[in-house]
Amino acid sequence: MGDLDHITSEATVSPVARLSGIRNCFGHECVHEGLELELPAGCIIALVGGSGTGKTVLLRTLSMLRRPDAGRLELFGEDALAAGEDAQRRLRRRIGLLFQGGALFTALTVLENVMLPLREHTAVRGHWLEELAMSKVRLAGLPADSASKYPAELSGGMVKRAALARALALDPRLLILDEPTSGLDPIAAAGFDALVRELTDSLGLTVIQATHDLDSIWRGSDAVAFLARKRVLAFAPAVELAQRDEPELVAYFRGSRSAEYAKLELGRSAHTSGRT
Ligand SMILES: Nc1ncnc2c1ncn2[C@@H]1O[C@H](COP(=O)(O)OP(=O)(O)OP(=O)(O)O)[C@@H](O)[C@H]1O
Repeated sequence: MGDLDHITSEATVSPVARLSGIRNCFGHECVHEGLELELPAGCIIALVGGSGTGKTVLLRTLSMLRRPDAGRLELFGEDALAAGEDAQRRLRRRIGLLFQGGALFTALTVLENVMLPLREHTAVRGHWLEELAMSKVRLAGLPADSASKYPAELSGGMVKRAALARALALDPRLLILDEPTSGLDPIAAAGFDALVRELTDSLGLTVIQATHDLDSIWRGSDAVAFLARKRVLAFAPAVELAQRDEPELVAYFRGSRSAEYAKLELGRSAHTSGRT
């Protein structure tokens, strides 16, 4: 897991995304109001908050699937909301998406699913198309023979990896994941977290993932963006948020199950700082 120095020093250089003054409303109900968030390059950010606090809506805003009612979205240094159609398409290509429900096409094999965005957004064709898609299947840690299988023939963990392979098809710089480990058993979930970490480090990705998974929050992320009161109430590593006094953070990080993680991780960081 990275430390905050790493995060803040990267953040001051070049955030991959910056949301400022974001408002998202449905009718008279606003989910976000004056929301601010920066995604430091090379980090895995856990997007956390109670049910209905607007994690999915925020990820949709970040991926330009939803235009906010107010505010500014900067992606890779560009004003994404003011950009023309071509520029927006170019920005979208740099974002890999894995939304809840995976949305793999069930009538297509894994390889065909991964080839789809390549066919749609690149000029690669024929045998190179297959080769390129196959490299993404391997990158997602799937065995070669899974490429010819249909989603229904795969385990839950493999379906997530197949969806990840498709999200990686266009070599994104930013990976947006909505509850990627939900429905997985703890071992498959830990394997998925480890894969995301490996890809982040080796490909220089930046990742934001909405999650309720305590392992992902505590062990699989560099920092947590905590949603409450219609905004990002706090942004820091989980171990720091667990020591803060805002009632929402206390409830979330010192609640019964999370308290176990807090005890372990606080003990671990005290041990580490005692050694240095
Ligand atoms: N298309 C929509 N029309 C109306 N309301 C919506 C729409 N999309 C989201 N909302 C509302 O916005 C709020 C936030 O929804 P969102 O799905 O982002 O929450 P979440 O934090 O991801 O929740 P969960 O953890 O349960 O997945 C909810 O009250 C939801 O009903």
